[in-house]
Amino acid sequence: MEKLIRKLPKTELHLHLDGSLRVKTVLELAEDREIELPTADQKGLAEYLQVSEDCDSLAEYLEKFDLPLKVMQTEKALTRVTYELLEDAAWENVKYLEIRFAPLLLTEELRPAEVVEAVLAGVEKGENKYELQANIILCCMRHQDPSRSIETAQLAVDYSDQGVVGLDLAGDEANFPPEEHEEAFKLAAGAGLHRTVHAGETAGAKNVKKAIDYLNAERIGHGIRSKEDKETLETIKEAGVTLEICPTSNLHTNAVTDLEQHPIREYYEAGIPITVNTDNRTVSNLTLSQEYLMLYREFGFSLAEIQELILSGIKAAFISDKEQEKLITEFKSEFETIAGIDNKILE
Ligand SMILES: O=c1[nH]cnc2c1ncn2[C@@H]1O[C@H](CO)[C@@H](O)[C@H]1O
Ligand SMILES: [Zn+2]
Repeated sequence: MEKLIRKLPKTELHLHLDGSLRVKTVLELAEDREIELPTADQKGLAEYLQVSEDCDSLAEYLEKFDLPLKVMQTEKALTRVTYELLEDAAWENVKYLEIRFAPLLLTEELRPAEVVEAVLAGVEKGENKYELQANIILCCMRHQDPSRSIETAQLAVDYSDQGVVGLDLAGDEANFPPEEHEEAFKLAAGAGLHRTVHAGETAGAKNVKKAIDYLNAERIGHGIRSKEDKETLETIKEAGVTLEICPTSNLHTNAVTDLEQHPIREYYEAGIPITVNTDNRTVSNLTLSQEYLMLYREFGFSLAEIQELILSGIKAAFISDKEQEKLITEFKSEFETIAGIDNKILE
């Protein structure tokens, strides 16, 4: 089953660049720029970059981004880590990918526009080498002043014809509410950019409703606590919002105490559109295939249901209807071929 899942064409919509660097690359980039590492041993560094088992909050989990952000501050580094992420995604047949990061956290040496251009160069390089398409989402950070979010939104608008497709709000949800960033999201929407917002991850359902009502979110990052409020669930359904679910990440940020508590199956049964994502591949030491395998093993998602979840990712992708239709046709035909070949593995 593991092999089969890896072969399936996939989409990933919720993936942070700075949480998904290869350990070896972090080592090399730190060496290049003489950045001090907690350990020079690759195994030790892998452990350092991963979330620890006793991590008990999102705020603590977010400390894992300090070192990757330090080593990513040059054009060369940004292009490299982006390219490598496309390569890692292509290895497990991810065919459509949306990569997110906060450009304003990467300006120790570069101007924000240079940051975006360096990432876009990595995307282009990866797309030329592998058969996959990637788009970019820029993250506003909730702990920063709302004016910084407006700056991020303007940057996204400036690059909207070059592969930046959306705006996100990320960071410590429990301590910073979404509505303060309303203006940035208005700016994005006005210019035709898509919107997704981290909400209902480590704070309550009301944040999901606020993200939809104030920030005009089309997708919600996580949103797992939506079920705490009936009105929020109704708003999600009415607005046709998709939840970007990242089950392992939720376990790691302590948003759920154990997997049995995770509402993914409940939302799926209730007909709420959901997609499956890793969130942060390095921090969670995870691939998308492993995440689907976990859903198969622990939540009883069948192969047919996994395929349906994958197609939900296309339907919620920040691309045109025409591009979505094209991908759906391609995926369906690939599903058939793969299922044909591997019929014996299917239980
Ligand atoms: O699960 C998450 N919830 C909220 N914020 C996150 C999560 N994962 C990463 N980031 C934040 O998003 C920034 C841009 O990529 C990262 O630097 C991290 O601070
Ligand atoms: Zn996230």
